[in-house]
Amino acid sequence: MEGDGIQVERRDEIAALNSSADEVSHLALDIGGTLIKMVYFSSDSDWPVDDEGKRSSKEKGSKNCNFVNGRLHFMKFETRKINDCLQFISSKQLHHYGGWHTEAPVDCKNIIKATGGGAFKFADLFKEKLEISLDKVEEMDSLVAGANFLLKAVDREAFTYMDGEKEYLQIDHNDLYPYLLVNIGSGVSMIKVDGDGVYERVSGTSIGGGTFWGLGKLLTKCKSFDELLELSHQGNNRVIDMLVGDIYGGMDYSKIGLSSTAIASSFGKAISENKEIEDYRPEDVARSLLRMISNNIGQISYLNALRFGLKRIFFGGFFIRGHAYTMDTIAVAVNFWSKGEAKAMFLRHEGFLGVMGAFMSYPNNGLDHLMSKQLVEQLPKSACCPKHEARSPLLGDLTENGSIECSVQLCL
Ligand SMILES: Nc1ncnc2c1ncn2[C@@H]1O[C@H](COP(=O)(O)OP(=O)(O)O)[C@@H](O)[C@H]1O
Ligand SMILES: CC(C)(COP(=O)(O)O)[C@@H](O)C(=O)NCCC(=O)O
Repeated sequence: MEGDGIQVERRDEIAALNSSADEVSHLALDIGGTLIKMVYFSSDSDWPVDDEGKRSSKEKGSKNCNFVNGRLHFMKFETRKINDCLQFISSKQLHHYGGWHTEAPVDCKNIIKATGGGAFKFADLFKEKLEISLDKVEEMDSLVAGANFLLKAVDREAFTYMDGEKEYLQIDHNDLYPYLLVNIGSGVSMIKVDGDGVYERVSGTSIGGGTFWGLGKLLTKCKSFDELLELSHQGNNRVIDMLVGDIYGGMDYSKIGLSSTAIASSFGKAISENKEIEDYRPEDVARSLLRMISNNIGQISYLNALRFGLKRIFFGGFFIRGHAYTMDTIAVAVNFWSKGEAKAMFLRHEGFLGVMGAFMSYPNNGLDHLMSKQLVEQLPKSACCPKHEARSPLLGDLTENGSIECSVQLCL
């Protein structure tokens, strides 16, 4: 049978699932250069099936649809450890639960929406190991769909960051476009977004998150990205960066608006000192590197915003990881270069934009609306919240694995 929402078909697995506490659907993947992002929905409790093994309605909505409460799960894995991801999917039997389609023939099961370059690169691996077919969703389409959805559906998804303070923003749905979306993954894509599905990738740079992690690993011998980020937290970039004051005898270069503490040349001090890499503290190296890359991205983003007259720049991608210093550097760069005209904004679900887009591409009509309603209803509707306010579970930044409550509409 068919309805307005996600369509459900009688299937052996569905009957089998009846015995398990959580029922899972809509597994989607974003397989990037560094990280694999995963989203899936699980209903809160078992969903009764009728005598024929079909799911029956707990609470019938119009057109034979069910409103199912549950959780949206967010996970990430390192792409170089893709077997961990395959293992997770297999152990949780997630691969049986892509979208549920009435008309999907039996041999079309195990079709999972996937975006990112890895949807091409690893298609054979998924087929071979789990008999999963990856239904590819274009990467930029996914990023834009995910960003638009989150900005509209999740209250206070976006926030500014300045001087150590977060300020959540209430986005006016009628005044969202145009904006510049800067996705800082392994590399960086800059996308001018003019509407739902209306966008142009206007620029990009290969100096992105992969550069920070790759160079940082070589220079500091860090074993994990989190370790590198933690090191940068404790470091002092002035030990290695050449500042305007180092060149101008401690003075500002006020004529061109540069203070003595502004970085004149990233890593520039290293040339004038008789030191090897071992003579620098890894903390300071990590800090300089993070500052150099964040500054550069902030500046290129601003230039592209200027190119198209865009005032708002949303930054996504897992490079940011909700890290205060990264956000501060990007925000200061945008503010500095635009003379306060453009604003850098960050997203709570920063790294999950692409996978959310892939998730949203499962054919349905009810999911978007219902999720929006659920997510928005659980958050206070103030236009702007006090700084440093206490967080509800839903307000936590989703930079790590986690889940959020929502409901989806499934139709029989
Ligand atoms: N746990 C982690 N392991 C590796 N890199 C991480 C991690 N967390 C954040 N990062 C950063 O995020 C970047 C990947 O961001 P992401 O948006 O997932 O891009 P991609 O789709 O290219 O994998 C990495 O290059 C690195 O800078
Ligand atoms: C090729 C990519 C779209 C892949 O996305 P990613 O896995 O980095 O998230 C991205 O790395 C990128 O936009 N690189 C910058 C290439 C350039 O414009 O120079």
